[in-house]
Amino acid sequence: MSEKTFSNYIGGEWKASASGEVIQSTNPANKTEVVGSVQKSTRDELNEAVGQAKGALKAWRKLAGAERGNYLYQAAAIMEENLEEIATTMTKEMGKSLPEAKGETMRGIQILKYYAGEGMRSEGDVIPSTDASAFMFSKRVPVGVVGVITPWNFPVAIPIWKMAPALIYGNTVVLKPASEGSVTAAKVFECFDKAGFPAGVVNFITGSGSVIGQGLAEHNDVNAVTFTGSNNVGRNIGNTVGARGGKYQLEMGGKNPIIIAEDCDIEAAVDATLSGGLKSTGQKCTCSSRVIVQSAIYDQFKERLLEKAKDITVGDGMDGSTWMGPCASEGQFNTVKHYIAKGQEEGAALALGGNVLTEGNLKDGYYIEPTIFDNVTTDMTIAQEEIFGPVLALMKVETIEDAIDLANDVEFGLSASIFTKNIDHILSFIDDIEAGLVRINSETAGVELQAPFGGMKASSSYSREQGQAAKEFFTTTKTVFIKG
Ligand SMILES: NC(=O)C1=CN([C@@H]2O[C@H](COP(=O)(O)OP(=O)(O)OC[C@H]3O[C@@H](n4cnc5c(N)ncnc54)[C@H](O)[C@@H]3O)[C@@H](O)[C@H]2O)C=CC1
Ligand SMILES: O=C(O)CCC(=O)C(=O)O
Repeated sequence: MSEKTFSNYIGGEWKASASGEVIQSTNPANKTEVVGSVQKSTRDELNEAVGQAKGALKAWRKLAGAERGNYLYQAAAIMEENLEEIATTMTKEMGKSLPEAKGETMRGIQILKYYAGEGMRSEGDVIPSTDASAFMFSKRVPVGVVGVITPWNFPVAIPIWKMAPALIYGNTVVLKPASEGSVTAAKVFECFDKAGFPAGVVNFITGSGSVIGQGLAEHNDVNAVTFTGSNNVGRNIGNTVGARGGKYQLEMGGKNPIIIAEDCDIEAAVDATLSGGLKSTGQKCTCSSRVIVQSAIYDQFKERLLEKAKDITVGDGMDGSTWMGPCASEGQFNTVKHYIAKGQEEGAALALGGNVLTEGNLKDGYYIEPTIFDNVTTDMTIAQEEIFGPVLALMKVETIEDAIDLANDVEFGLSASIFTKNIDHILSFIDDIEAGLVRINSETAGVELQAPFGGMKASSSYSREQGQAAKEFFTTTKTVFIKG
């Protein structure tokens, strides 16, 4: 892949920043390899992007939904032609394995198609009036200009699951991706450019979070902001947008539990724990990080988990034999090391891993061994804070009631899973668990694009993304009363 500098995409044109500065994106599997560079943009350029989105709004919302849908279908088709290149860029830019990157790119394509079809579906309800001679109905209308602020861990799927519904419901968008995923996002925008959206409908601007992200949150012409990322940044965005009367949607961290009941299928539970906890190097907000096991099978489960975890191959995501890639960036690598040290300091026992990997080519990347802590208690930092790395914490309980109480004993509430065959346990878990995604005999990660996605407690701002739920955020309702 040739290393390239990508411009902003504003008003239908690729434009370099007047700052003259770029941000380099490097390969976390090989620190010296530059994957590409993006613009370090200024507030003036952000103002221009928002101005273009505002200018394009009226004509875009006045198109028939099916016409807007055609642009989304077109973007999906072009992305499909470029799937290999987008996925390769993703693996090189943020480290996830190539099969995962291909899967994510395909998911982005399917999301575009799902929302393209939405342009032909109902946009309101007929509601009977108490006046027999009147006709009353509700009609969904767009919110306006939408600011989209996204993280690096799903650099294709997250921008698309926010932009596609925004666009189909008649909004225009300004995307600010995380710098560590910006080159991949630029590749998606090359497809959007080829799809021929009218100028100003889709805009892409890169730069620092505190300038461009904060600028989107503060901008009075940005009617709504949708964000995925860390809690501190999310809360600040919510406060900023809310204070000026804008609409906001925040998807933030998780500290997701997987409960292993004594009657479960242990092999399936072990596989789900490893896949849900360590795929994507533990860098999903839906990753399992607390493994809560009933005491009767604790030792048996642990033994099997360690046995299988030892077989995990760590390496460059471009290598076909790699199961787990590097941490996505130096910052993330340091964060994970900090939490591993903290776990040891606070008395958790390291059952597996915990070290940086430096053998052979691994020394060139941000590699950490799959790490499993034993004897973790709920007061420990590693049982409370989101690590976003390949670290699992094993916790022992006597009963399922204790397990659910422990699972709920964190500030987050995104996803939670239980492995059991007992219907009573399943029913009490569904009822009592504080999580937006409730998974039975399945890993905590992995969401379906047609279903609502979001968390409880500190994990989200109570709104839901994806599926039909997206309509709530990206539209507002007019109630129309017609008297003849
Ligand atoms: N829920 C999730 O999917 C994600 C959670 N995280 C969590 O966040 C931690 C830190 O990761 P980061 O990449 O630093 O996340 P972050 O929250 O700093 O970044 C997410 C997005 O917000 C932007 N941003 C940063 N500062 C901003 C500000 N002041 N105003 C507006 N926008 C701003 C960033 O440029 C990026 O586009 C991770 O260790 C993980 O725990 C990170 C990424 C995704
Ligand atoms: O589990 C998934 O597929 C989605 C995870 C996610 O949305 C995230 O990490 O931000």
